[in-house]
Amino acid sequence: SPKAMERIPGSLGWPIVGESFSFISEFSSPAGIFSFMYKRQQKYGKVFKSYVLGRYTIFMTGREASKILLTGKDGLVSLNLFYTGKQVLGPTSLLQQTGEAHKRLRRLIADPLSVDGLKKYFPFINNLAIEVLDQWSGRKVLVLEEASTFTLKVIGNMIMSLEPAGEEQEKFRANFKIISSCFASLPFKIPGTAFYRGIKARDRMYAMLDSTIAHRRKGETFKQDFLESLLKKHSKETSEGEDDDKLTDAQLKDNILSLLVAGHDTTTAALTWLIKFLEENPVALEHLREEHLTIQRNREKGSSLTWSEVNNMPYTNKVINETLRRATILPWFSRKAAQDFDIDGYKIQNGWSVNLDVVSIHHDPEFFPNPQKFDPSRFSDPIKPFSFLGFGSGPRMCPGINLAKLEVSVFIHHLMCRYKWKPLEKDDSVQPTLVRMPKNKYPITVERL
Ligand code: HEM
Repeated sequence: SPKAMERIPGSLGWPIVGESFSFISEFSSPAGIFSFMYKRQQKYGKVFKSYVLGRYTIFMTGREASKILLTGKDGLVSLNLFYTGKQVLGPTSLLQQTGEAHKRLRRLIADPLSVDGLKKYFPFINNLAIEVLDQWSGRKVLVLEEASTFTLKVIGNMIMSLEPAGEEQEKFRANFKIISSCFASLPFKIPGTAFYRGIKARDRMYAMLDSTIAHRRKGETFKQDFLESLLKKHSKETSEGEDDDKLTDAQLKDNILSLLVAGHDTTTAALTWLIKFLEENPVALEHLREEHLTIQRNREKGSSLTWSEVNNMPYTNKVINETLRRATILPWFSRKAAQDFDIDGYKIQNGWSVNLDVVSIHHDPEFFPNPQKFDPSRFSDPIKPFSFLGFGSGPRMCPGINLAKLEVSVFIHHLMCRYKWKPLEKDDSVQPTLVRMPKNKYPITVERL
């Protein structure tokens, strides 16, 4: 309650809406929530309170806060999803688990998402990137839409061997789009609302998964995908039984959906921002192109990108990191205090909503001099722990990091070797969604090199 937060500096804004309007409008401005945070940090310091999006909340920033919140020792904090997210993703989602249950789920998904585990998807990703880019020549392209199609096809194939085209893919895509857009909706589960449509689309997606699981169990189809590896090693058909270390079908579905949701928009946004930043920074673009043309030149004529080449792209890696720093796709990490604790001299109470302001951490001139500049070479030197959080840190660090980097690196390789592009408009606004994306979807015209 506001009373309990009396000793924390900051303003709770207007009755009912609090500071939500300025938060939302600054969120979609080119500077993003940085300006919202910066003004208040100047006035109140690194820890301040606010009332935004229906929540009394504490914002905090800095490496110290990041270490405390993200290491989350002894169950200090848990993830703090919005009501809509909790309802759609289901109670057994990795995103809603804490402590041992969370650790167990992380262990189960670690293997198939490791660099070695991903090797078998490389040919699919490589062919798909070539196929998507084949359509770009001489066209007007909305990069965000193309990136979204590419990343959804990759994750659909990786999780359940979905073919890149056809009726199943269309159903999957349609349902997924409805699910994604319901997270930021109002929490009214009545027919006609985005939230209601999201729940229905989630049910259809689960029915698709049920039918795939049933086919696999009957031995009618055999695939080597993420679903198969969980079914074979870690699943049980009923919720009863002795082996509590195995996942029920409900747990399996909740977690497959969680991976889809957590992995799709983020990778789409990363790819789109990266292409945009490159065009705006010709020095970085030339350096990156040189890395990829050299890889191509050193390869036998007529052969395609190889697995070992994709794992040896040092400058590309720096470009990805710098993109994630400058764009800060997830601008704040939301947590709920699970115990009382102290931060920066303030007492945080069990149950409070606490948000780590990552944008300010990523633009701290002490660790990133001239922070507005897009400069991948800053990642040539070791980065101080907890100052770069593109994929988070600690026990909740992104488990999809290898997949995301693989998708982006393969796509960028083919883009660099074949095309140049020009933006069709100059607009730096950002969509008012949880994952930061260019509002105009970044329209470009493309030409062959
Ligand atoms: C460039 C693309 C990506 C970015 C920038 C990104 C970023 C992040 C960040 C910052 C977190 C931590 C959030 C926090 O601590 O609150 C996170 C968590 C997570 N990410 Fe990613 N991610 C990306 C791609 C993926 C992919 C491809 C997958 C799935 C295959 C994925 C699945 C997840 C999951 C399940 C979590 C929650 C982990 C947990 O709570 O234990 N992400 N991601």
